[in-house]
Amino acid sequence: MSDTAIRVEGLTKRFGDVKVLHGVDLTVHKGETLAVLGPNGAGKTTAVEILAGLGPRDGGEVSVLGVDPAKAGRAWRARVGVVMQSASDLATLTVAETVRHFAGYYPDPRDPAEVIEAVGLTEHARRRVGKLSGGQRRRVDVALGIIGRPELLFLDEPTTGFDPEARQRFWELIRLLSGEGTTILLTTHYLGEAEALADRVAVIASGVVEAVGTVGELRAAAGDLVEVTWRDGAERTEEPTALVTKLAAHYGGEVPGLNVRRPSLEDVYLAMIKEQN
Ligand SMILES: Nc1ncnc2c1ncn2[C@@H]1O[C@H](COP(=O)(O)OP(=O)(O)OP(=O)(O)O)[C@@H](O)[C@H]1O
Repeated sequence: MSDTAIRVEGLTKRFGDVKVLHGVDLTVHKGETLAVLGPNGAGKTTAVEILAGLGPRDGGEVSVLGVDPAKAGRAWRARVGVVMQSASDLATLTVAETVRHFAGYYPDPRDPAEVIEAVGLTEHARRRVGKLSGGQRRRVDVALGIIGRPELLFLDEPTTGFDPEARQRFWELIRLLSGEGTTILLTTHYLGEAEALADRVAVIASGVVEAVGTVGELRAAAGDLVEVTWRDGAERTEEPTALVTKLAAHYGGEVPGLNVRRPSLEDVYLAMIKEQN
């Protein structure tokens, strides 16, 4: 069996005269969590919709779990979970009714009560979805995305509107699903989320994949200069230990106000996007 969950080659998409995807190439391995980053309007949602079989493409080759999503049928859909940006609209049903209703669509669903617990909605299970807060409704979306026990899960900005505790809880859930072998592709604007969850990160800008790799690889590609600051100066260097040793000798011991910082994914990402503009 192939160890590739998603293979995309030369994917293009336009809306009217506007070309949104210019030839996206991407491979997602089975069992990995890939985070897709990119500025507003970069084409992330458009790409995810195409991969999830929710929208047509104009060109390129796309294979998702060995199937072209544009031609996929019910059996394929049952293997794929999708959480897009639009919140659930079954507003008149309760949380428990909604999750049970969706469970009925799948051949081997998870237990609805367990899923409701996993997204932290047990105490709201009997409330109508329409009466929930934005972040709580988003958790219903996540519940519906995982109820069918998907092999592959697409999450488009899943934690937008989550409070910090809900986000931490969601991360635990994603780690759990990943531990069970689920392949996960998520888009996010929270770089900490990508750092916390993703095996690899892909950056989409201007309709192409600008960079893809582990956080360490992206950092190395950006030069991996460590920022050393101290009371009397600041320097970026590839050899922070040598610099700190020199400073310690200079000050005869403790270096006043010493701070040594490796670039975060956010630093690397912002530098990459700046180069683009
Ligand atoms: N149905 C549509 N009709 C016309 N243009 C569209 C449509 N859907 C998306 N677009 C345009 O395609 C471009 C890419 O949008 P997309 O939603 O894929 O970006 P994104 O990277 O997900 O952005 P964000 O981070 O803001 O969610 C945008 O310029 C958007 O205006």
